[in-house]
Formats: sequence, C-alpha cells, structure tokens
Amino acid sequence: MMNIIIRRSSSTISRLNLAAFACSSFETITTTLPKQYHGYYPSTSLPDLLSGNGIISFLHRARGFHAKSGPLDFSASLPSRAEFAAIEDYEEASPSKLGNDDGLEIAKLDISPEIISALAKKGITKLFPIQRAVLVPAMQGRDMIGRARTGTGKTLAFGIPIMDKIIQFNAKHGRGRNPLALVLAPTRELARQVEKEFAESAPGLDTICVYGGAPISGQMRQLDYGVDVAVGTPGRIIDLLNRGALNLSEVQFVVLDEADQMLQVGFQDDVEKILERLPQNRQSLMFSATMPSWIRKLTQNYLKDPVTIDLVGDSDQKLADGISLYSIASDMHGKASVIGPLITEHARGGKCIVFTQTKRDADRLAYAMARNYKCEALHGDISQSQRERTLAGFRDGNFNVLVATDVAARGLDIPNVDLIIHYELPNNSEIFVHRSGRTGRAGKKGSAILIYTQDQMRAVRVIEREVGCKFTELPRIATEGGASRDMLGDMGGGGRFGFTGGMRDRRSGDSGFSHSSGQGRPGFGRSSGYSDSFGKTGQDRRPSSGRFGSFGGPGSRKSQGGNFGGSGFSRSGGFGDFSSSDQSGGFGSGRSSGFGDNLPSRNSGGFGNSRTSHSGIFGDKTNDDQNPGRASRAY
Ligand SMILES: Nc1ncnc2c1ncn2[C@@H]1O[C@H](COP(=O)(O)OP(=O)(O)OP(=O)(O)O)[C@@H](O)[C@H]1O
Repeated sequence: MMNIIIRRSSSTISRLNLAAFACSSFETITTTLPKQYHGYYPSTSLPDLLSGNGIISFLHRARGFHAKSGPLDFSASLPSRAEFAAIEDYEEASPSKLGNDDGLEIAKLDISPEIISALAKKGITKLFPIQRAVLVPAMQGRDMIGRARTGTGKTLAFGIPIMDKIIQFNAKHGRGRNPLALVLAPTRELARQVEKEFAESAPGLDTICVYGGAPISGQMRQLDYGVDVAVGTPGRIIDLLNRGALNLSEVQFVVLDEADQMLQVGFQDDVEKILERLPQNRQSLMFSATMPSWIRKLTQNYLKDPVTIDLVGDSDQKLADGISLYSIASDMHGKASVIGPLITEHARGGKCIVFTQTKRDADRLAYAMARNYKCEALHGDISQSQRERTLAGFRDGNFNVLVATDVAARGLDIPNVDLIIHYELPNNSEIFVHRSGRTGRAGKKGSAILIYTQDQMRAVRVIEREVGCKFTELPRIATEGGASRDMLGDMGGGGRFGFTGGMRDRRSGDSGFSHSSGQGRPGFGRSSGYSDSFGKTGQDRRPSSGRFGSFGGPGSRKSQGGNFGGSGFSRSGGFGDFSSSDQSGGFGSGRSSGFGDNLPSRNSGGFGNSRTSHSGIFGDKTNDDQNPGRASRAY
C-alpha cells in the first residue's frame, strides 16, 4: 500500500509531482478533512480523517499504470508555476510533517481566472472536501467514481476540472461546434440545475441543457450554433442523436450525475446507447451520494482503471451531517393531518418538501393542503412549463410547501429548505438519503421526518441500519376528528378526485389515475417486497425488483377496490380518504401501475405499453423525454 499526499504548501498550493500521480493507479481515495469541514462530516463517521490537519491523504493501491492522454490532456494546462504539491510517500503521513491547513482557496488554484471570479461572485471561495479530493485526479484525466454526501458540492467537484480543461483547450485550439463535455442527469430539473451551475461558473463557455418536454427545435438550433458543454436527460439526448443534431464524437468528458440511478434497470440501456457514441479515449466520471454495491461491479463496464473517491464510507452515516432525523407513527387515515402540525413545529417558517410515492398522492395532498398553506405539487405528469414555474416559484419563496414525487428527490439544490417530510416511505434507503438531502445542504441544518404506520416499523429499522442513522421518535399527533377533516375534508367526493389529475397544466389525456394494469405487479406485494428486499445483503440489489416497494405500504397492497373513484374514496370521504384509499386499492394500484400507466398521453407510441417489468420508483425511471417507444416516467 502506498500513500500519495497532496498538501498545501505554505500559502500557495504547488503541483510538483503530478507525474507521480500519473504513474500511479488508485483504487480508493479517502480524505483527511480540515477541521472547518467537520460540520459536514461527522467525526464518528470519519475518525481517521480528523487526525491529519487538513491533509488529503490518498490511499491507493499501485497497479499497472494506465495513463490517459487525449486532446485535453491535463499536462497541456499545467502551469509553469507550481501550485500543487503531490508528494509521493510510501509511508503513512504524519500530521506534524504536513503542517496546518486552512482550506483550499480557489483563488490560489491554478485554474482559469474566469472560473475563479465567477465562483467568487457566487460566494464560492474555498473548495469543499469532495472538490479538493477530486481536483487532481480529475485534472489528470482519471476516470472516477465519486461519492460524497448530499449537498456537499459534487457538481463543482466534477465541474471545475472539466470547465478549466475546456477553457484551456479552447484557448489553444479555438472553439468548436460539437460538445467537449456531456453530463447526463436523471431528471430535467437536475439537468437544468447542473447546466446553470456550469454556465454561471464559466460564463465564457457555451452550455446547453437538452431535455424532453421542451421544444426540440430550439435545442437543435443551439447545438448547431455550437456548444462546449451539453447537459441533458438520456431520452432527449438519444432523440437528438437520432436526428443527427447532436454529435458526440468530440466528447472528452462524460459525467453520470446520480450515477446509481443512471445505471439502474430502465435507464441503463439508454445510457449505454449514449456511451457507445462517445470516443473511446475520454474521461468518464460518475458521481452520487449513494453508490450501492451493485454499482461497483457495473462501473467496470464503463470506466477505465477508475479511482474511487469516497467521502462517505461503508460503515458511516450516509446522510449529511446537518440533518436531524425524526420519525412519527401514524395510522393510514391520519397521515395527512399530521403534516400541518409537523410543518408548524419543524419548518420554522422555511420551506418544506413533502415526498409522496405517487403523482396522484402529490396532487391530492397538495390540493388538500392548499387550504392552509401556500402549496404546489411537482411530479412527472405536470407539463414541463408548469414544472419549471413551480420550481422557480418554490425557489423564489412564492410558496413554501412543495408536495413532490421522487422527481424532486435527487440533486435539487433549493435554498432554505428546512424540512423534508417523507409522507410515504421511500422505496429504498438510497432514495431516503436523497430525499432527506434536499435539506441540510452546504453545511446548513435541516430536519427530515418520516411518517410511518405500525406495520412499517421494520422498514424504518432497515433505513436506520442501511443509512447508519437513528430517528428521534416524535410523539403521536392525535388525528381523530378536527385536524384531519379541517385540512382535508374538502377533498371529499369522488368527483373532486377526478379533478386532481388535471389540477395543473397537465398533458391531455392524463391517465394517471387509472390503475388497472399494474395491480399484480411483482415486487410490490408486501410480502414479496420484504423478502426480496431485506433478505439480501446489499449485493446486486438493483431496484428493478422494487426492493423497498414494501416500504411504502400503500402501494404494496393488493388492489381491492378497482378504480379510484370507487371504494377508496367513496367509502370514507374527505381527505381521510386519501389515506384510506391506500388500503382500498386505489393507491396500491395507482402506485404500482400508475407510474407506468400515466404517461401515454405525453409520449407517443411506446408509452402505451406499460412496462410492467419495471417496478418501484426506479423501475419507472425519470426519463421523461419524449421518445417514442421508451419506458415511462416514474414520477
Ligand atoms: N466550495 C463551495 N463553497 C460554497 N458553496 C458551495 C461550494 N461548492 C458547492 N457549493 C454550493 O453547495 C450547494 C450544494 O452543491 P451541489 O448541488 O453540487 O451538491 P451535491 O453534492 O451535488 O448534492 P446532491 O447529492 O444532493 O446532488 C450548492 O448550492 C452549491 O452552489
């Protein structure tokens, strides 16, 4: 085992021995964090990282050297002034030898001044730990898998080296027409956000975001004009490739953001199709806050001699440190009515995201809550323009409760979200991490509350175990009578529910509330879900099996009712129905089939075929691009 240590050298950062890096092959990098980052990383979870006074210690295993050199080889951008010290050492670093570290000033990095000043304008002056850990190997052209907790700056971790290299390349070779970098993201909203971060951090680069639901002609025109960085969702990218509007032959960098989702069943095929169109000689980067064990095997197929930069670790708490976790028991009927008191108590006037399992739940809950809260729904059946308005309104603080499906679970960086409510249990612990991670970002604090029913106790414990966390149990909130009906009573009447499907600017013919086809979908049955999910050790648990379908309770139930307007609603009326319908089958079927079934109106052709082979949220994947024949969207 050999260590390579990168350290700050007095007040500047020198890069003396990058050759040493280039001659080495890493498997795993862990970091020693400076004290100022302890807020982000609990000391219990990174015990070995707290002893090094800001030294990044790269533990790696020397293997056969695999050097990549492409058109944008980092050596071309290495400065004559040495800014980094990369000290190769065959011994464990001793803190005393390495001195203090007061953080890595971005202004002192040898990166483009354009990036430095653009970041400074955003208030970003020091690298976060994942960014400093990634910088050198990324600059060297190493393929990598990067894992760091939610909200810790992964976007810029891969963004800064890519932007810098492209700026250098353009300066040398002039600007080209075809993109040099491609970033794939699972949702449109995330794709837009990532593209925005690139555009703001390197204003001189031409960036484009391509995603379904937006006119393709404008995207084609922009591509024709020429772009440096393309960010997008897979379906639209494939569409543009098929039309000959997107040429990926010059791509030097490809990033799979939320890589574990991008490689899940349902997404993987599209991702592979895209990767096939890229040059062999490229740098591939995969990032996520969660990297289930199955992904490690898969990545061998896509990455060359990758370095793994893991700031989470297997045994550590997987959540960002600033997130306080709570759980609260409720019966099905009372779930909706505990939300109000929870918001009052825990959101402290900030924003709150309530996560539901289904689009229908999101609509109905948002509708019901709108009596008392400024509240909107966000999910995949809402038109793209409305989705964008909703998200912008939420960001701007025009309303402060967003009721969303897992379309909002990953990556979204919305300021001042203080509270996450898991109205329904997520399908798996990774989704729990991502949903909860919409709060407590960039060192801030926040709370996440899991509402569960008694028969979901076991699933709650599984989350605790897999995420390495402990919920603080909140006292039950009485829901008999008053509160529930006050807030939700207006929802009564089957007719009203018919309305929820069209509550916002939806695609015509939205059939989201019909749920005839998926009731018998495998993996959602509670018993099978549990054994499927929990019986495994974490190996190869790709979510296609709906492993935590068991979590959700509602969706796991066998449909007894038939359609939504049927027994579920009419039986008890009011918002209580919302919950009770879970039991009656309305939700159960909605959840299991609705995802797949909701989409035909938005997508031509293939969506009519529900993809029953996909179960669980991931099975339905986010791919909401208008791509005939493709699988339906999840959220
Ligand atoms: N070095 C930095 N200094 C200050 N703020 C930063 C820095 N790097 C990133 N940020 C900010 O931190 C926030 C979270 O960053 P980002 O969205 O990249 O997190 P992430 O790790 O990708 O999260 P997720 O896992 O949820 O996708 C953003 O608002 C970003 O602008």
